[in-house]
Amino acid sequence: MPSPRSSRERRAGSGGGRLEFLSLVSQRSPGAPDSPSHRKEPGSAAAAPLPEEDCMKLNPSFLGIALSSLLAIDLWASKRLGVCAGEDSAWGSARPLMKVVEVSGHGIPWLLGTFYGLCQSDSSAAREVLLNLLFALLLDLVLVAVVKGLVKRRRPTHNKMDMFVTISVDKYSFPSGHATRAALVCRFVLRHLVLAVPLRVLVVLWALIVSVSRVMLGRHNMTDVLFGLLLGYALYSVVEYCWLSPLSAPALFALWSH
Ligand SMILES: CC(C)=CCC/C(C)=C/COP(=O)(O)O
Repeated sequence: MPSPRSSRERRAGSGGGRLEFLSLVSQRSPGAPDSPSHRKEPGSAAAAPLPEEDCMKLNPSFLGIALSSLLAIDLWASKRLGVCAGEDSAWGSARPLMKVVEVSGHGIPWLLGTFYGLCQSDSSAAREVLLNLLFALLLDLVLVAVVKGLVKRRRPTHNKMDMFVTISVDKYSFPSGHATRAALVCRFVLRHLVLAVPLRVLVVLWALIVSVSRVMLGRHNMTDVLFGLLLGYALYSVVEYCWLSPLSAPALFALWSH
């Protein structure tokens, strides 16, 4: 009867006459080429882990999928809501009215109107408010131009580029300059003009109508307008933080005192 042999002895005898050595050193250091953890056994279930960057490529992040889905919904919904994008669109007959709304939120009437008011103002309170409104409108123009130039998102394909006075970055649509201005002016006017409640409601309605009209005219996607509203709202806080007063900017106020 054959005597029971140790596994080491059996292994040594299974090589067809060749000896296979199992060094203690390779057993103890897992990085060594002969170590069991380093060797790949054909058909073994324990495969070497993939580098992290390969895993990232194979598994697109949840955020990436959520963003692409949001953009797809945005493009689809904005196209459907662009009911005044052309004369032959579903609400094409309302296009001239929408273009009047567009001019009411344009930068030029607001800049000229504020400048004129500043020249005509006869109280220091009016001068202070109008000078800050002028500063806010200029800051808004610069900020929107910078973001448009950085993001470079094209206007929707169904937009007809027949807008009243544009600058070069206005071929881009993110964010909507009309929406930022509407939110900024709305917050500014509600804070610094003493108005009766119906007029305050009208100011808010005007800002909303200007914003919605951007999508209806086909000028923007919805995300351009939503971001624009947020940006304009936030910009007002910056303006209030940097508020110009006869104390903080005496030279500027000296220019306008008669
Ligand atoms: C030329 C001046 C002083 C302002 C340009 C105003 C303008 C055309 C903004 C674009 O608005 P949207 O981004 O909402 O289309």
